[in-house]
Amino acid sequence: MFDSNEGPVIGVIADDVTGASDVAVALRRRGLRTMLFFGTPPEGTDLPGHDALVIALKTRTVDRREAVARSLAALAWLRARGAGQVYFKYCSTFDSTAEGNIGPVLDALADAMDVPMVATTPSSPEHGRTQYNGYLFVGDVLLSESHMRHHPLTPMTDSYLPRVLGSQSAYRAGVVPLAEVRRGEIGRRLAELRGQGVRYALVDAVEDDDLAAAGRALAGAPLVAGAAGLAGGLAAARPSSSYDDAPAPPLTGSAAVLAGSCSARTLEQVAAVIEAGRPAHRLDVLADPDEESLAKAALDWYDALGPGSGAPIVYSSLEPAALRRVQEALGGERSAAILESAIGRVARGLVERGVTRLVCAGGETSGAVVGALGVPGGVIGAEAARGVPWILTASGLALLLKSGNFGEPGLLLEASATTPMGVA
Ligand SMILES: Nc1ncnc2c1ncn2[C@@H]1O[C@H](COP(=O)(O)OP(=O)(O)O)[C@@H](O)[C@H]1O
Ligand SMILES: O=C(O)[C@@H](O)C(=O)COP(=O)(O)O
Repeated sequence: MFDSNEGPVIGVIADDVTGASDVAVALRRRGLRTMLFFGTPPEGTDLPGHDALVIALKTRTVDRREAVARSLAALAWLRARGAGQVYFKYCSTFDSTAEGNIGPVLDALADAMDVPMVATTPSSPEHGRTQYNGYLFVGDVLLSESHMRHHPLTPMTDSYLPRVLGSQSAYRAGVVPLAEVRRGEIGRRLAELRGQGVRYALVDAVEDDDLAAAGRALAGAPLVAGAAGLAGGLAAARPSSSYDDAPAPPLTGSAAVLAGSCSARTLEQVAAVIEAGRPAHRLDVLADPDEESLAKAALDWYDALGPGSGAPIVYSSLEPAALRRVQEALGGERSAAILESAIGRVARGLVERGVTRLVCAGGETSGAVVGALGVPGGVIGAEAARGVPWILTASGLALLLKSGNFGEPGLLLEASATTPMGVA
């Protein structure tokens, strides 16, 4: 059982569903009773005892006005339910389109809450993301030199975060340098930046201890933003509590893998599934740029599989050169929209055919899947990989919504095996 956990209820607005899973499990790991919803829940939704409410949106790549409107609706719902601290969760690789949406959403949330200064950092050392002097590193390299420069929807080509955020926002962004974080001077620096007319303070953090220091300094802040790392720092600053082992996914019923991420890690994970001899079907949007017929062909292929063939994979993941060819022929947004819609239809068809365990790779892809399935949310289960918990829905589905970049190369294979990882 959970012990009581003192502190304001944390209301999280996440800009995609894999990010929401990641932040939800970061809070749960530190003992917060955490509820996860896909989309802003309707009025009258039952809320048992909780310390954190996480709303997963799909606003990372939509039109900026749409992202703002949906985020403000989530904010209103959370505040009406007593959220004393609001956390805007964006990606640890600061995934943004040219116009946002991190800046526009933060501007709108801070304006609506009348907050003059917001501290934020994408740093999440547990995922290999660190911020130093305002620059974001992915592992050993700058963001702009990482695989993120090839992302299909949010290619990241600038690693200096005050410039990236400043270009998306009506307000200025500054840095809290690592030395000041480590000297316990975050509060002083925030006041100084505020005096200089800066609204967003990007806090350097290279280790979990830096995020813990930031969490302590920001415990009373009404609005904070970042990736799972800083959310974990905020949770760690609360009185400690404990909880039961997270529930594991049921092993009965059949499993399937759906992959739409084109990240380097997902490509390895997809290859591992195919090399293991699992049935594999690629959604080839260049050959058939129509969501309905792509989905129908995939489901016909599934229906023809013999019994005992192992959990199949349906994927569209491509390496950068092949992806570029698709995008040049069809356009980046159009090809992504067709594939997201197709994979959502495939997910629905698979569930209609009795699949109860779905392993999805990619944030936008997972958003399309939960949207097509119409699942309202779920319980945070055991972690199959760091930041990748099973989500158990009231309708009996077990969903693994994996950020494109997360997990070991064997994750998709093992999570869809008869005895999935993350169970013990
Ligand atoms: N073959 C492809 N051609 C064009 N776009 C693709 C292809 N495969 C996947 N995509 C799109 O790329 C995007 C990948 O984003 P996402 O699912 O969020 O993955 P990640 O978690 O790696 O960011 C999705 O919108 C997906 O539909
Ligand atoms: O912060 C992160 O890296 C993840 O939580 C995240 O946001 C995942 O997004 P995708 O990589 O687009 O799945």
